[in-house]
Amino acid sequence: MILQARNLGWRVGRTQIVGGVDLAVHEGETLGLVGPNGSGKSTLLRLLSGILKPTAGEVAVEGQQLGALPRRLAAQKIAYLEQQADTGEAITVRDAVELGRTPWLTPLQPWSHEDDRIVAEVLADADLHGFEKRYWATLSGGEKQRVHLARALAQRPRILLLDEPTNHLDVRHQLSILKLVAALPVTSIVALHDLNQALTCDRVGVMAGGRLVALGAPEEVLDVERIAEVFGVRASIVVDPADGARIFRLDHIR
Ligand SMILES: Nc1ncnc2c1ncn2[C@@H]1O[C@H](COP(=O)(O)OP(=O)(O)OP(=O)(O)O)[C@@H](O)[C@H]1O
Repeated sequence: MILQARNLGWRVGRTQIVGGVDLAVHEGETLGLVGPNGSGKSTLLRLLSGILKPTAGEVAVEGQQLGALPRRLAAQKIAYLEQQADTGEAITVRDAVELGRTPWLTPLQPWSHEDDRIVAEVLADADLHGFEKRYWATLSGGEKQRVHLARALAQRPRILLLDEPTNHLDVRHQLSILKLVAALPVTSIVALHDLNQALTCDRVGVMAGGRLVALGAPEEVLDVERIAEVFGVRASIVVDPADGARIFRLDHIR
């Protein structure tokens, strides 16, 4: 297991925000995390990233306790893309993406051609060609989102934690980014609101009330009864006759 959470929890005062999460993530898989607003997806990702210290349980990365890893080493292993990350700094797109290389640089191993190559590659992956010299503050929401993704990819992590990476993106970029993440030789956990996007993941975890209430193959976990129970909506499954793909149609429960 590349990432493992045992009885993971986080509380503020007496309020339990996330509790009792047991999760074993397989190397190379793309795990989708779905759940209603406030169900604890972001908090769980923050706990798995090490940004938030658990108040119960533990996280292990490649068998090592995350809390005991030096920050630099943790940042070489895990990249975390926050939901509404922003920066007030007057930096360019290229500066922002280059920051992703920070965990790998030392006085003995300064910036090299290899770092230039990686930055060029991730700028292309995130479809940011021609944006390198633009200032962050001048970008649209979707362009900023793609810069954040490029920065996370430049980190060349073993594990990529993405909090709603598609929420500002147009349809083409939503599709290309999810496809890119699935094709990368990296383990990814992706919080998503679109249940049809979740269907394309290797496995899906469902959060409700701070608990991981289901985990497994998308078609097993996202069944009509669970969607009604967790999201309070009626789902019907439509099959595309062209290729047999399943698509959710969602409506209010009357
Ligand atoms: N520092 C905090 N103090 C108090 N409550 C908090 C704190 N951080 C998070 N919460 C609460 O914990 C719950 C879970 O929040 P979280 O952001 O993890 O949910 P989420 O599933 O990511 O939601 P969304 O889909 O809206 O992004 C929410 O009700 C939120 O208000």
